[in-house]
Amino acid sequence: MIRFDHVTKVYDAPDKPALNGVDLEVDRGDFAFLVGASGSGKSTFIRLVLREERATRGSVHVAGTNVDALASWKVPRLRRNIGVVFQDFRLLPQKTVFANVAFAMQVIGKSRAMIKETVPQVLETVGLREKAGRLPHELSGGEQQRVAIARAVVNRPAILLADEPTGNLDPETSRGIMEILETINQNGTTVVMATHDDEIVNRMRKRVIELDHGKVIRDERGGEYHAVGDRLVLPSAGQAIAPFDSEEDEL
Ligand SMILES: Nc1ncnc2c1ncn2[C@@H]1O[C@H](COP(=O)(O)OP(=O)(O)OP(=O)(O)O)[C@@H](O)[C@H]1O
Repeated sequence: MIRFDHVTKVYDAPDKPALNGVDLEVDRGDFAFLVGASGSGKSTFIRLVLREERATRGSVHVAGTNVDALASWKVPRLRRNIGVVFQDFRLLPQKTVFANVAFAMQVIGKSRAMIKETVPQVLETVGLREKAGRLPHELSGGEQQRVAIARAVVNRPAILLADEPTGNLDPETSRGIMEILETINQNGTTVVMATHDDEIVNRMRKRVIELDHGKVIRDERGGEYHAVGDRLVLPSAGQAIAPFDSEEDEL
């Protein structure tokens, strides 16, 4: 479903590629965690799958298509097959829960009848059917993330990419999000989730792909992840959270 052949991605420092000779295959129906320290290349992997960036060397295949060679006008079609969820939810603040999810169907030209039928179903899947009329600011963080997941899967993509989806959520809320992602996976969607959250990785026991300075240093089924003490977590909001045992670390 996703294949990286010797993929290297250089942004602007040729001596420090964001990804460095990555060979990787994620099969249809897989659930894979992408783990590693901040800056190890997780988001770059996701951006290459989405063709937000292009590989400097090597090739990225998604659902049998070489995305690096894809004409620009075909990129939207590629992205229709890929749902994406981010740490910061990215909902449209003036639109209701229903409208946020419906929007993803409107932009690809689905009929009003289809939208009316499908949106309540997908909101049911994420446990938010009763809150369809709320605005994002009237929801908790976990509920907002569930709306984002509903929006990401409403068009039944083959792949769901999640970049730190639990990064802004407490452990219990995160567990609820993981249950939803697991259900989506069990229904046939390939899920790739970038995360720093070792508690989640260790509880789920899925495939674990660990990146270090752009290289795959581990790829294990039913794997674990142990964040090392000096790892710094950099949320998208920009502030750094030092691990408890390394208060003296600096950014
Ligand atoms: N647009 C960019 N321009 C230049 N360098 C970049 C860009 N995006 C990422 N990088 C660099 O590429 C490397 C990998 O970054 P990436 O965002 O993929 O890591 P990450 O594992 O997702 O990190 P985090 O967990 O902090 O999100 C880092 O050294 C980063 O500074």
